[in-house]
Amino acid sequence: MQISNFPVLQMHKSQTAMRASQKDFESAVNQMKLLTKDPGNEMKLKLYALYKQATEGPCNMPKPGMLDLISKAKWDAWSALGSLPKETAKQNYVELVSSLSSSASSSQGKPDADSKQPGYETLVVTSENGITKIMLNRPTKKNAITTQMYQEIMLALEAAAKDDSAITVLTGNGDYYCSGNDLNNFTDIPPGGVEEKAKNSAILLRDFVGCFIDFPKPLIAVVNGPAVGISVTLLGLFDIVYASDRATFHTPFSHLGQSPEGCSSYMFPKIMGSAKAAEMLIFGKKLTAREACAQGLVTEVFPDSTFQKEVWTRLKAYSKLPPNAMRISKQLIRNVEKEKLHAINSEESSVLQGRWLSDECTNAIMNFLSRKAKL
Ligand SMILES: CCCCC/C=C/C(=O)SCCNC(=O)CCNC(=O)[C@H](O)C(C)(C)COP(=O)(O)OP(=O)(O)OC[C@H]1O[C@@H](n2cnc3c(N)ncnc32)[C@H](O)[C@@H]1OP(=O)(O)O
Repeated sequence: MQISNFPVLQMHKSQTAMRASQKDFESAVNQMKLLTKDPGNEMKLKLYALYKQATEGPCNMPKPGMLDLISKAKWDAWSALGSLPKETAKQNYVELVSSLSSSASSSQGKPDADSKQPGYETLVVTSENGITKIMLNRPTKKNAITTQMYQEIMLALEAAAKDDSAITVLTGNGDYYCSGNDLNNFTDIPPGGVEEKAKNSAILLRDFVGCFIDFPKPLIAVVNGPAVGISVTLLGLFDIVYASDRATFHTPFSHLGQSPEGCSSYMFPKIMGSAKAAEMLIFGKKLTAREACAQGLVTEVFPDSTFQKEVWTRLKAYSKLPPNAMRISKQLIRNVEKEKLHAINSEESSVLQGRWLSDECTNAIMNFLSRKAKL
């Protein structure tokens, strides 16, 4: 059996304590690609059986022949669930995947001081001097975010939320901070076609942005170079944004036939006023670092030549402040709006799901991929 058929869910315990909703179940199914370690055939069969029961009900398929070992093992596992109700199967599925996920993240959850954490292919994650640094690591692709990278960032944030560090930093390797969503993500179409792709992407987006909304510790963006798309919109959910004077901030959603995400449809007008926000989010105006700072999106701008030195000196000092006090203050500032932000995130994700199926969006992506257009 392929591991990719049994992706693992990244889900909060509070969600699984409740009855699993259709959304939780879909999240589980969508995020199962997080699985990096083979959970073993027994677990894979359990997941398979619960998935089939949850989506199709009791097994009424003809029993496969004795020699078709894999199909028979799957059939046996599904049949063994008898008349288990679909809702219960869904709940059990979500809980099972959640338990897999927490054991996966606890095995990489507590970083050794001064060490690079293993298990990430698209990121470099280190924890040192009270700072967990998550560095996007696809410099030759301007740190464009692939599906795997979204999933690894969620894992890294979940681990950072639980580790001993006082603050968490997101930054990019190379000359870019991040060029946004990897447009090649749209070329990997599942058997259910483009509708299924759009639906899965909307769930992934919602869960990804949700991790930033819920992140409990001070979260700092070290914007080392140009930032595009979702890497810009998310900045409204960070507590501090430091930028090199080489950085630019660009959200070309209309050019791409898309619409804003990362809660920017709410946070940007709140931060910079609706007129400035509209110029960025509707008309795709690219801001320099100094403009972004003047509009409140960036905390402070540093000359590129001294950027790393100045920023890390500052962050090392902040990381020595009492961690609980920082955490509590952050939560006081952010928690008031958490529910609202989750609602906005869901709405933005669902609007984008529709945009991804539009001709405007399809044409823009085809243009980029066929190299006719660049930003
Ligand atoms: C599921 C969740 C969805 C969330 C929704 C998110 C939406 C967004 O983020 S919208 C923004 C999407 N991003 C873009 O439209 C940027 C597209 N990229 C560009 O326009 C340019 O690459 C550039 C301006 C960022 C950089 O231009 P340049 O300095 O000339 O460098 P290259 O174009 O040669 O780039 C080097 C290399 O990297 C690849 N690449 C860069 N960005 C992306 C990207 N976003 N998606 C896919 N690939 C990207 C580029 O194709 C080059 O690859 P090679 O040709 O193979 O070297």
